[in-house]
Amino acid sequence: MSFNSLPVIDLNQAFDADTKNNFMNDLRHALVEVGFFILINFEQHGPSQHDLKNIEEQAVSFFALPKHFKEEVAMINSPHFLGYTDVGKEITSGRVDLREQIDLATELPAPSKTLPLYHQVEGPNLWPNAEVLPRFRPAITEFIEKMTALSVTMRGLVAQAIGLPQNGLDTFFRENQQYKMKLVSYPDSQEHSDEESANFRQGVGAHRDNTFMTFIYQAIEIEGSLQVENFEGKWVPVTKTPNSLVVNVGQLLENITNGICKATIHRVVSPKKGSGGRLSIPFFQTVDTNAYQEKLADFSPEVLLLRDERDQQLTSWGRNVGFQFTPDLTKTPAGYSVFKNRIKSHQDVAERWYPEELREVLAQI
Ligand SMILES: O=C(O)CCC(=O)C(=O)O
Ligand SMILES: [Fe+2]
Repeated sequence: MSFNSLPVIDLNQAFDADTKNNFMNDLRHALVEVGFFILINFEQHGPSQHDLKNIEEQAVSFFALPKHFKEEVAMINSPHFLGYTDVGKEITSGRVDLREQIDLATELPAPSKTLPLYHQVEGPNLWPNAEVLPRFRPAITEFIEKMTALSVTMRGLVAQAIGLPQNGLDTFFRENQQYKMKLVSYPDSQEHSDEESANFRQGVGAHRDNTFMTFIYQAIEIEGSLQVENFEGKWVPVTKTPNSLVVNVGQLLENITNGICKATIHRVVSPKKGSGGRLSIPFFQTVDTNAYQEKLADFSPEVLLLRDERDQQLTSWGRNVGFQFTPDLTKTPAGYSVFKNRIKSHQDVAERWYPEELREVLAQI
């Protein structure tokens, strides 16, 4: 039997000696058997509810701007795949996504051109005009700082939950690496009939994230829109939980843990006609673009057994997902597959900055 709802993980429990054991068991179950969970009581270790309201306000103001202000920061102007993407420009699972978004990140200078090309997945942001949105950059900067802190706390807990020392996953991260985030607006699907909907309303198509973990703040939540595929191929809607973040395992964590943690497939179905649209703010916990894995960590036989028993139960999981470049850190550094997936998703940007690499990617998918 696969899961039919997402587990709720209460972060407070990790810091109380009476509940810590329970917390670790619940987190291990979520990482291995589901690949997704709903995180509550995170505020002392990350953004407060006030910070989240603040970021939501900035997101609403950004999307409400006249088109030309958004086009000034269009991703096509960034060799680092940062900036604004209009509805219909991104491709997932072979089809166009019905969402509008801006990709943002920890502010870093452009990497040297002498480095291997995949280093260009990091670089400076394109900031919207500060005279028009004066509080945007400070709010984003603060949000990234607080989410980074939360994600660092979580990586120590994840390590312990799967039987490693607290610092057991730290070598995959570096001090000044670039964490990523997005503001994403999913317009109401007014122009489509309900009959078309099952096939047509792709907010974002089925995919696995190319991250360590992803933390999603559903600022304007539409029930049933965010869906997770269980291991029998059934779509499970994420249920509303006040003051929560939805957290999922990405392919880098799956790879680093030799498949123990599961990078679960998910998608967003466009919000129903008349629902007013959905606003989501995912934070992507990336790893060091240079991270290699010479040798896998020594996992205990008990944890490896959990993985193997789970894998025996996978039946039609993965049927709905199109081609993605999967990381293999024993062969190529982490940034390599991230770069290729960015090219695949944002082909207009790649055409401008990396035309040769785009041809290679298109030949592989
Ligand atoms: O919009 C969301 O809540 C999730 C989006 C997502 O899965 C992604 O951008 O990777
Ligand atoms: Fe995702």
